[in-house]
Amino acid sequence: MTRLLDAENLRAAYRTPDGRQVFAVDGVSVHLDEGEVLGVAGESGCGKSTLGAILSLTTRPPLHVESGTLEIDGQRQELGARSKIPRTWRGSVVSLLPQGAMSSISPTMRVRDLVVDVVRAHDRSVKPDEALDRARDRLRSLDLPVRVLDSYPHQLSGGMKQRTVTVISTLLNPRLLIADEPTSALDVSSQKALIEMLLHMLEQKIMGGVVFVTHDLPVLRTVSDRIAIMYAGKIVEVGDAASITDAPRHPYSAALLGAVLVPEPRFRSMRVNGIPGSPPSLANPPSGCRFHPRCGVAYDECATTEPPHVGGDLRYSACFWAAKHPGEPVPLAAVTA
Ligand SMILES: Nc1ncnc2c1ncn2[C@@H]1O[C@H](COP(=O)(O)OP(=O)(O)OP(=O)(O)O)[C@@H](O)[C@H]1O
Repeated sequence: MTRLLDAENLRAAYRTPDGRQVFAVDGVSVHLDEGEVLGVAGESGCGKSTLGAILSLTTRPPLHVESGTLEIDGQRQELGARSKIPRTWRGSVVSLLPQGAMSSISPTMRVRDLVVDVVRAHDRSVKPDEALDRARDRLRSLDLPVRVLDSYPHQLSGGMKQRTVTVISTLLNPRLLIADEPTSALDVSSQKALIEMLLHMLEQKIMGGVVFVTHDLPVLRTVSDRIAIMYAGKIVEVGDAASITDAPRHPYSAALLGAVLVPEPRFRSMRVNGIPGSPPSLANPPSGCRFHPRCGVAYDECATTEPPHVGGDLRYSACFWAAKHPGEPVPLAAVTA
């Protein structure tokens, strides 16, 4: 497998009007191989969209990236206040497929105007007709109707709007696509159509890899090769989709999956009605492991010490319990605290 993305130690904070810093992504590393979809899951407010903004180089105040590195195809960029990211990276190396297609297309522009704007924003030498030819070819290759180019956004269905935004976000063949809740506003058949289209685009090598952010675990299980589970600004577990959903090695992953998914064989005998307690405020997160106040198998050290990463870059659990129980999935006691 060829490595596409190594993002290391990402840290970003929202600066609040009263001068505080809320670290919504705190020491997060993300790795992706060529051709992979990495799903990012977690409860609302855990920092998923913030991570997507950092990876797609679309952060803006009050969010500030404090530190981290982004390496794509071996090209490395330091992130932070003094970083100088080449303009060509946005859109052509990394691209964002934003949340809610409705809001990302201006109602007064036709789709064709947007296509021309997006392509020429990255390369002024491309003539409008060339940009439109490129869009027509892409639409045809994905079996989408070319007439969408002449439409206004309100004339398209929600599903077609989101597929169109996806085509526009990837016209420059980005190496990495960050898809932030792309299916959340869609009905089930439009979700399926969008996911099939994304996977087809990946096969066609229109993009090199996808980071797919959503709170929707059933969708994530369908689309992802690997899944990262986020909690309170940190990734607590990463692994291939089947091992995360069938044999989680972090108590939070198990609780989240048990609460949301149709129970897997291990969980079939029980139904977890939500996770006890509520996520912490990121303005003042708990010490040690941030999940320890809600965890059913926490040790004393979990309250005081940052948990170790047990495993390698592509499959690990940040957990003292996992360190003491090599290879074991977490017990049901962990999710019934
Ligand atoms: N403008 C802001 N000022 C201060 N804190 C913020 C701001 N925007 C977001 N946050 C904080 O950052 C945290 C992460 O937000 P983010 O939107 O990345 O979470 P998320 O997991 O994507 O949630 P959701 O699924 O609801 O979109 C939130 O807990 C919130 O407290």
